[in-house]
Amino acid sequence: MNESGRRGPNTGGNRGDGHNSRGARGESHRNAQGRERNRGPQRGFSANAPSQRTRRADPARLVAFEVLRAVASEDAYANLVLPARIRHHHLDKRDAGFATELSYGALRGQGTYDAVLAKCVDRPLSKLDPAILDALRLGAHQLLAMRVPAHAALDQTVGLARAVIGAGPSSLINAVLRRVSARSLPEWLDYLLEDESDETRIASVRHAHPEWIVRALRQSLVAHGRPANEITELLDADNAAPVVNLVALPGIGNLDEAFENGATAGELVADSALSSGGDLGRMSSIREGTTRVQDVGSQLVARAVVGVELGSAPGTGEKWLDLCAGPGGKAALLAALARQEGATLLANEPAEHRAKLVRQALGAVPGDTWTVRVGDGRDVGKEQPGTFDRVLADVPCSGLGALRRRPESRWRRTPKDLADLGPLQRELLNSAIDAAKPGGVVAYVTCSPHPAETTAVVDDVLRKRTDVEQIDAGAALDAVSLTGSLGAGHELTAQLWPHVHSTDAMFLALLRKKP
Ligand SMILES: C[S@@+](CC[C@H](N)C(=O)[O-])C[C@H]1O[C@@H](n2cnc3c(N)ncnc32)[C@H](O)[C@@H]1O
Repeated sequence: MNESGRRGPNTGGNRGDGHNSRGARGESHRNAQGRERNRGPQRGFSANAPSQRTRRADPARLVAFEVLRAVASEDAYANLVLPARIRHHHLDKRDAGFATELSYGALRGQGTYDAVLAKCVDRPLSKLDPAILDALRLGAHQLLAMRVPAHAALDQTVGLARAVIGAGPSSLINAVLRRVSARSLPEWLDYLLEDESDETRIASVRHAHPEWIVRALRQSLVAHGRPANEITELLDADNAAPVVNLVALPGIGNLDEAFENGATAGELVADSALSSGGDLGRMSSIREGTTRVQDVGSQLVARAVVGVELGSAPGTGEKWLDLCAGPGGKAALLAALARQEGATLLANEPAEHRAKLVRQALGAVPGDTWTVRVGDGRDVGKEQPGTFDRVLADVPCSGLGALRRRPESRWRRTPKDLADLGPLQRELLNSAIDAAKPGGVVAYVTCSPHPAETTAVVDDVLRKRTDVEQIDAGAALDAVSLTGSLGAGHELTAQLWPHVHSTDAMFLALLRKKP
């Protein structure tokens, strides 16, 4: 019998009897979305003591745990570790979906879950073994945000802890997660915030973002002409799993295979599609690189640089430069467009391992169209002044506009990152302008909306130079979009938003070098 006096769903079943999430015949208990089927009352628990319950780790939960451990102890990126762990443990599609939802959700929601856990643990969370804390976060996400029955979340998390951390902590984990399960997430939030009046703190706990990022994003909305009260929608958009966007390289690939596999046509930009999910590697067009995964915001800004009218005579063989090219997403699209336009592309990247990724990304485009330079972008302006018709400076930035894609990054970033990157961003923009031909166009791009890395950089550089003028980036984006009215422009710059455009929050400024 469980705590509520009903027969616990695990008695006599596979849960809690030492087996993992697969049944006796090895069948998964997850549905097609990778969610665990509800096999009993939501708040029922196993009657067994922790020591008598599941001893083996469910492979999907083990993968999620390994991802959280690698992120916390090795500074790893979840989006790189997760696929490797899924392959290592041979997870099927359903278990892979469950492991993805569990690891990404626990990482994104960490701030909220830690606030809940702090009320359920009798010591500061910083005093817990980090592995125990990660197991608790996984348990909290299952209990509060996934449709996993409470008994399964509890048994399986305790089983995971027994298998990978040791028998000792299982009682603690069991007791803490029982306390967590006493309230739903809305009830926890009401309880945690009942005496709180500070709006930033409330948004931080409710939407699982550090307070400084809530403030930074609110400031960013206002700086780009949007109302501050959109912050809630923006934070929510950061917490939603983004749809995977595809691009067929113009003149090289097509989307036929993607559509055959359930993708739907993109509505904002040509040659794009929204993937239906699943293993994209099964498509030959993806394996060959003629169709690529790329955020629609990135597609739009790359096309906007190409769309600017320069008045060059047709067939004059324009020279294009991608100053910060790694890992090569925009370079691949630019190179395909360059080939169509009779132009050539120099893709620059200082990090050798990232330059290799650029070469791979460019692999589907004939090699007479592009060259990769491995070096500091700050030197290109000095070494090749006045050379390029179109220059993209997609500079290193805080990534505050792509938080939805990198579940751990919001907890890793600090305000210092903004300050540290500022000088490099200014030097790269100056180098880009130096490298541009008179009459040429320079695009300054970030995947951050923060004014310190967007408008402040452009304004500072423009203030000190007399050889460039700003042109209307919002109009340039509209001109290459399928809708013709993205509404991204504000005072000559343009800012895309996850909650408005379903893209990363890409910033674009366009500068024309005076003839
Ligand atoms: C935002 S990413 C570029 C993304 C790329 N354009 C794409 O679409 O895939 C910034 C890149 O700038 C590179 N970078 C860092 N320092 C640089 C420098 N001094 N000069 C040029 N690139 C630099 C980083 O290694 C990183 O690959």
